[in-house]
Amino acid sequence: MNNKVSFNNWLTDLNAEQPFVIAGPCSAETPEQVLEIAHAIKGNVSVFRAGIWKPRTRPGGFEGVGAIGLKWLQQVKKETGMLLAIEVATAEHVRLALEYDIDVLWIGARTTVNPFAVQEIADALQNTHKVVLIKNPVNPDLSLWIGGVERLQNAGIKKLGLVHRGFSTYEKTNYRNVPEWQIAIDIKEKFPHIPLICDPSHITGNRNKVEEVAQQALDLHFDGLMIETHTHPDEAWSDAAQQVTPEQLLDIMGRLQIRDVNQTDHEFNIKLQTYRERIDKLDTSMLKILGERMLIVDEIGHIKREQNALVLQIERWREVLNKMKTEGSQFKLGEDFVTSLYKAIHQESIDRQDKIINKK
Ligand SMILES: C=C(O[C@@H]1C=C(C(=O)O)C=C[C@H]1O)C(=O)O
Repeated sequence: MNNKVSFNNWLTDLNAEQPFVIAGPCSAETPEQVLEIAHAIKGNVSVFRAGIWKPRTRPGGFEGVGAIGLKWLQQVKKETGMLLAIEVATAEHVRLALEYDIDVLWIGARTTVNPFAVQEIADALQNTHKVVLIKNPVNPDLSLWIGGVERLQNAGIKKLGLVHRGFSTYEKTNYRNVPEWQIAIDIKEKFPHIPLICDPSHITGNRNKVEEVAQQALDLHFDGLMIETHTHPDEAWSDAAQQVTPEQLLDIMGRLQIRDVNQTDHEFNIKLQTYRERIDKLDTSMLKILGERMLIVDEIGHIKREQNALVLQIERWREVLNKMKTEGSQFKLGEDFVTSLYKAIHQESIDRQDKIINKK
């Protein structure tokens, strides 16, 4: 770790070490467990997290220890001086969190999807001086995430943060929740002064991949990380596969690189500019070619209209995609990338042809 970047907003006042890390178990399980983990990470981590109430996909699983865990967390603060972070999902959770002087309250992904629930929490938090973090909604919906922030802002909450924990998909992927980094970049652009924290534990669902995703987040100028940590991860009562041990956490933190935001090296800047000029030229050519392709698509649209032929030609579409995936590999372009690029192109083609065919 090197190169300090300046912290955003309330993070400046925390005087935290870099990278700013919130760590602790997925769930508080017993008083001994939280204290053991807290003592193992204190001094390296600014904020201790532990789930008290756990929203689970299906009933019957461990749903958190409940309010009793808040007493254990108070003990953690007393013994280690660490700030405390928990998830809140209802007004009652908020009331208890404030009563027990929890410092950081986060709204989980399953709550952010529901504007009623976010509003209820925002109302319960009115004008609080506590830090409130809002995780992205489970589905990749930027507006829902923005809406959540706005509800909290309207409730007079000043110390806001965003947590990117990835998005669920129906398709099986290498991630538990796909990062869709572009959405995180979009929200960062929308709220440049609100600290953005990455949760690589929920993105990966796999402790062996946490470091890679954490580094990727820092390379995208995230302000901090939330990493689930447990002294006996395999025995954890929830999310066992994604929790790291305190030793692993420290190793990861020691290896993470914080890179410079602004480079002042003259030679670097000249080189960068030269490369970017080349990219600009290629971007222009790419758009020109795409525009030409769309004009041909339009021509096909006109002859389909005359013949009353279907817009979607599934065989042809399959053929195009497969051919491009193969050709893409010759240019070292990954299948996933070529597929999403061609899906976007095909979508535009069929939209245009549909307009042409249905024009009155
Ligand atoms: C252009 C056509 O219409 C649609 C668009 C395609 C494309 O963009 O390549 C392919 C198949 C069709 O679903 C076509 O039929 O060839």
